[in-house]
Amino acid sequence: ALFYDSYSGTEITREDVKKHDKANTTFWCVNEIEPCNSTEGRRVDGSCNNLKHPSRGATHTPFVRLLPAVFDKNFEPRKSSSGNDLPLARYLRTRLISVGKVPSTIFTMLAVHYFVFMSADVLSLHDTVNYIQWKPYCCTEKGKTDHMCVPNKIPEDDPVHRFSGIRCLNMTRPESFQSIGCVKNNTVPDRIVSSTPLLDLSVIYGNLLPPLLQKARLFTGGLVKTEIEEGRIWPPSYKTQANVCFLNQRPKETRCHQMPEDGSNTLAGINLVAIWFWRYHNFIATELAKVNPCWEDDKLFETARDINIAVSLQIYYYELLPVFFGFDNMAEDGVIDRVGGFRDLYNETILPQLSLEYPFVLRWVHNIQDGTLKLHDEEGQYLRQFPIMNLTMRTGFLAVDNNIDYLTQGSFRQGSAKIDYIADPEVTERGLGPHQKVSDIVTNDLSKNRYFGFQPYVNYRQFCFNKRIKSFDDLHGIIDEERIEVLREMYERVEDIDLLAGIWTEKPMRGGFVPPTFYCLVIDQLKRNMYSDRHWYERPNRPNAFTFPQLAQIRKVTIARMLCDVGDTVKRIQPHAFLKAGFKNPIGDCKHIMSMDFSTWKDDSCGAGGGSFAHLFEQVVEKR
Ligand code: HEM
Repeated sequence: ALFYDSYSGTEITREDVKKHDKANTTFWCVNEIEPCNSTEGRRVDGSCNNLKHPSRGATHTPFVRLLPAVFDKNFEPRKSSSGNDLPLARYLRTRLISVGKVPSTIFTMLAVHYFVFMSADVLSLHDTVNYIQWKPYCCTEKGKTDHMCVPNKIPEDDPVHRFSGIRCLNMTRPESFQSIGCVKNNTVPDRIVSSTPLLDLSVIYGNLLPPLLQKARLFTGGLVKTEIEEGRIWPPSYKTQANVCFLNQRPKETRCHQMPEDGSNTLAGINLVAIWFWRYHNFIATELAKVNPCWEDDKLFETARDINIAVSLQIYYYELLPVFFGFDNMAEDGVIDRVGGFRDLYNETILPQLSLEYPFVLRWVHNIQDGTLKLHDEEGQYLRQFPIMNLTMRTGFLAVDNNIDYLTQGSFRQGSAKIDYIADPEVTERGLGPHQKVSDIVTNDLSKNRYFGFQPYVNYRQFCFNKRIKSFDDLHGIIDEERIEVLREMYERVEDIDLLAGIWTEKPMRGGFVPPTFYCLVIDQLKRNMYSDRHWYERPNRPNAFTFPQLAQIRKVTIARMLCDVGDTVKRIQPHAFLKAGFKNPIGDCKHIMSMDFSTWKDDSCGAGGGSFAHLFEQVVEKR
């Protein structure tokens, strides 16, 4: 293997690695990579995606910034243009985002679950675990001397905590190459995360090869390991008490997924979608084995993984995002293709990286997260509801009392929270549920805005729309009058407005439902993915590329089809399941929803005959 410096991407010697070993920084600061082979498919660790820069695309590699960072002295958050401190994050949150429960009549909770699942693909938990588990003391005396501690003050007249007396919300700085010790501390902090920056179903397959081999692969029929309990198919579970499912209510709730990454044991939404994609892998491998009885385990596994990743991207780009962004907007901006043929936009000079702004602005979706999950039965009858925050790190809940059936049914029947200027009280007051006494995720979002050193909102407006905003009056048409009033009251000058505060208050874009600056910064990354990912599924000339008829099959898959294939008790569903059912989107039998035809993967060298492994998965599905 060759060694690369994870920050610079340059090759380093064994001697350099030994220095990192001594400083205990090898895990974060060094990428160990087998030499690249240009005909090889996508590696699970993201390496060799760019053949000239083999470590780019791997874990622990740097983000790009769309605009350079701005900080005050010592990389503390910037001040206002007059030199005063910016308003407190919690104060801004309470003034700009109201609290309440208003359901959407358009989008379902399934859409929100899919959003968070796709976010988890490229992020990692350590910035949150940092303050929940390792540094829960930032609001105490001890926190005052810990450089990583940056708790959020709660003002005396806070609408909620004037009554509780709580004056502080625990929080830590984002980890960076500097804080971890890969780069000198006197340089601009560069964020470090442990996911690959590529959209490659990391929640399912992980970010490194050894956990995939040990925890996921069955080494038979291209399948991933599963367990059957009460007729349901689950990812494998920890046999001893795992340290992730803290909130399992024992002794009744015991299940905790043993998958290559722990992301699947975290938020309820991520967990549900992860279970579906885990099963979907086996669904695909089984169908492939039926048409290609001569294929070996490796070939079945890699092809099923490639199809599974392609399906996840097809649903993200062509189904989820268009309902929020507008299909025409995305097509005009070249993010999706109206015709649906091959697309080859690969450019090896654009490295597989995430913009720092992309996952940051995705936090805007917190504002449409409903605080409760509604449970429905197969006939669509509402049964009960449950606070979603109480399900974080509680995989065991899904496996008892038919909860996974009812949550699945609820996901495409319950509306998300409405896109407005109102966030759910569960999100703003107890976002971490029992894991932390008080937490306001939306305040943290604004506070993190400053610790990432993002330039002011008006500079991003200029970046996106090439128009300079010079005064609060220039915000007319972009933000409603009443919100301009509040911004004027909160910020001394228009150029002080934080990026996220601007996004929170913008009016929705034409032809879509989201703030225009949110759209712009997400779109930038969606394009970057297509330009920089050599294994992008729409490319005709990547290693093991889909043929035209195969790509056409991938394009048929929808989230509704996937739930019909692997969702518990789903026999009827609306075709556009990210949207609420109604007159134009009626709930109907699964048999009316298009499915993939796997015969396009038929390998003529196999001859005819039934698959040798197909029965492994099918027997169980039939039982359900
Ligand atoms: C039950 C619902 C949810 C909970 C409890 C939750 C909780 C959290 C927490 C605690 C953080 C870290 C805040 C910090 O930086 O201190 C976070 C970050 C984030 N959340 Fe959520 N979230 C939820 C739903 C969602 C949804 C639906 C999305 C959809 C896009 C989402 C996307 C993100 C993103 C992109 C980040 C930034 C993570 C990073 O940069 O490391 N979350 N969330």
